Amino acid sequence: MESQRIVVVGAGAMGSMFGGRLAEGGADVTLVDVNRDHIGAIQQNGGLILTGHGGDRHIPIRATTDASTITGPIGIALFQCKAIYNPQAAASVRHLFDGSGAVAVSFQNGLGNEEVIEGILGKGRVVAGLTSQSAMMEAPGRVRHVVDLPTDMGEIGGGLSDRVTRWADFLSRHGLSVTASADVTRDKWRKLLGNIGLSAISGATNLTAGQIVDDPQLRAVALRAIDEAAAVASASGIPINQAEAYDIFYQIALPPENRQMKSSMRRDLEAGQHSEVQQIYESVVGLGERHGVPTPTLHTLAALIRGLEKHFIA
Ligand SMILES: NC(=O)C1=CN([C@@H]2O[C@H](COP(=O)(O)OP(=O)(O)OC[C@H]3O[C@@H](n4cnc5c(N)ncnc54)[C@H](OP(=O)(O)O)[C@@H]3O)[C@@H](O)[C@H]2O)C=CC1
Ligand SMILES: CC(C)(CO)C(=O)C(=O)O
Repeated sequence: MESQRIVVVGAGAMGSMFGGRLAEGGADVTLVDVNRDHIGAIQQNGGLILTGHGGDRHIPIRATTDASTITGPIGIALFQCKAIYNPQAAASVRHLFDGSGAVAVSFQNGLGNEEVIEGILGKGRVVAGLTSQSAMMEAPGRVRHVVDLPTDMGEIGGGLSDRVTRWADFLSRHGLSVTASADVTRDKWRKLLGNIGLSAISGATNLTAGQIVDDPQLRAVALRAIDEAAAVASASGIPINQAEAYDIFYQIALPPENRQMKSSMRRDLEAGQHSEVQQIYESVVGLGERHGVPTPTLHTLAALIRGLEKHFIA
């Protein structure tokens, strides 16, 4: 590993939580985020306030709104902005990749994120990731770690590479438990099924994961959406049977901390922000069309979120 310096690109809820835990674990971390209030509060407070899992604490950490002020070498960039901002975010840190061995990893939800980042940083620069952790912003400079669940990273083409094994080990030794996955595409689909079941229904109804699971009609819609997405995954060469698919959904929805959570898609809408409906739903609808798999429920959920975006975004 040439450099062990970490840059977190997009340091909102998840990026701050990841970066904060790594800084707390002794890693050299810089947060970069365009949100001036949040970064300003971290700078003013001399660090990030992390609450929730692990207890409330103050973590000294470097943070900037201007990625161009970060100089190399860096070892890894964790992409944690919302996926729709990946083009600008990747362009802002591209100078850190020119002529270096740095690697980028996206732990974002949905499909297609690595390809977009790779299109800007260059082929072979990006590894894929996923996380079942959850976090939310409480206030500028203050982030809540809601629940501690697994995080994985792996090569886009599959197999275990040295760089993935070394980074998963490094991150894990510095406070962020990450598993090196030999089949990250399959793992990403598994996480996606959890989002497919919860994100849009919570987004449209303003209900929590627990309320959705407890409501027979909403649970039925969630499971139908998951069935359709699992059929698309299988048609794309990633067989996921119904029992496995439902199991993933319940593993994400049922931990007591997550039962209380609304989806980040709901929080995006309320914040007047574009959601990740393209990465989480429309990408699967598109793949379904390509493989001749009907996805009426996914299509309907995506259309509802698009309608809500029109309502919420000025
Ligand atoms: N929150 C959660 O529990 C989970 C989230 N995820 C995934 O993690 C990712 C991040 O989600 P989350 O942390 O909730 O999102 P947040 O909106 O809390 O944080 C994203 C941050 O990125 C900033 N940003 C936007 N554009 C750029 C840019 N060009 N450069 C740098 N920063 C930028 C945003 O600023 P601004 O606010 O000004 O737009 C915001 O502060 C998403 O892909 C989500 O799907 C995965 C699992 C769980
Ligand atoms: C925690 C979970 C699974 C809820 O949908 C999520 O990934 C999100 O909110 O984006």
